[in-house]
Amino acid sequence: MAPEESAGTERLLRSFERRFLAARALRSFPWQSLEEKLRNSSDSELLLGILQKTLKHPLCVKHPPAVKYARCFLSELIKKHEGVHPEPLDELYEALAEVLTTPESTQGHRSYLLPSGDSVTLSESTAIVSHGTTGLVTWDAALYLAEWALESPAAFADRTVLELGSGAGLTGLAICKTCRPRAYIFSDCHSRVLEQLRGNVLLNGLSLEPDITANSESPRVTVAHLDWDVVTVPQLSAFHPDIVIAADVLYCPEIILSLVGVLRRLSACRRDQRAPDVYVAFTIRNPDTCRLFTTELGRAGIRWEAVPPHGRQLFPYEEHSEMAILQLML
Ligand SMILES: C[S@@+](CC[C@H](N)C(=O)[O-])C[C@H]1O[C@@H](n2cnc3c(N)ncnc32)[C@H](O)[C@@H]1O
Repeated sequence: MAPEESAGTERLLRSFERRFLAARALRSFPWQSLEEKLRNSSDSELLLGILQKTLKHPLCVKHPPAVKYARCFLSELIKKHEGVHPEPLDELYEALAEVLTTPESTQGHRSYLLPSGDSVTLSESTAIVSHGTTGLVTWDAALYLAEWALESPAAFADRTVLELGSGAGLTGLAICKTCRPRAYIFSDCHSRVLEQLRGNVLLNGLSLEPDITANSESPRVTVAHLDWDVVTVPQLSAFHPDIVIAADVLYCPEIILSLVGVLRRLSACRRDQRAPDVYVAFTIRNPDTCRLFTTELGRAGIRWEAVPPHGRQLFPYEEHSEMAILQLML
């Protein structure tokens, strides 16, 4: 195979791997490039390679995605193969048979590969809204914020991080695994979200405080019940946060008012005269919602500036969705 062609195949395999492990929508996969490559080859090496990078990937074998997702993916792969080659490929049908005998569940895993070679795996709900909360799945702004954090480890190294509205926990787990914080406090207000969050912390090999067997190299990790509407200044101060982060917490006017309320109280949590640094990441779905946030920040006397977009997309989120991070000066 010519070097250029081989690099193209490598890129295609990587793209399938990253998207499948993160259980991204099937329409986002590079199916057209796959079809072109299948048309130009007579053997099954490429499809077997894709099988190895997806369903037979060690991360997927250990922590599989939702059964329905795996079934739809395999059906699509079989369709693409049979659109070009008349002979069925046994390995694809064997994999499908295995998936068809697995019972369905309302939870599935998503895994993300980190540049360090490590990975983050989350157990998540299969529905984007369930039990009355949006916090049981990972939102794209969490991935965007994690990417920025991985490029800015000094902002977290040896510091205490408080995350508001942690949801499934992706951002914090990526930070704990790569940026060496001293302590990391995941927080949320919803009991199901907190239960899933604790499970995801343990799934990733981190210990929850208090655990006397905890590895002293790892950050001290806590999962806290923290409701922005009721938490007080003394309760916030007790976390001793050096840095506060949040992703995708600006999706409706009520939540914006609650968030600005907690930020206002956080500005009273000073250590050595210094309030914590704050970074809020969000997807720009509706410019009016973003305007409401900056207007409310102005009313609370909180200055802000946009963080410049970071260089490299590491995670497979929607490339066309517009995302931003604001740094707030409390
Ligand atoms: C859209 S989810 C984002 C989850 C995660 N940060 C992400 O980006 O994947 C919003 C999160 O904010 C939490 N939340 C909403 N209102 C809250 C409040 N008043 N106090 C604390 N958490 C809240 C929800 O429970 C949910 O987990």
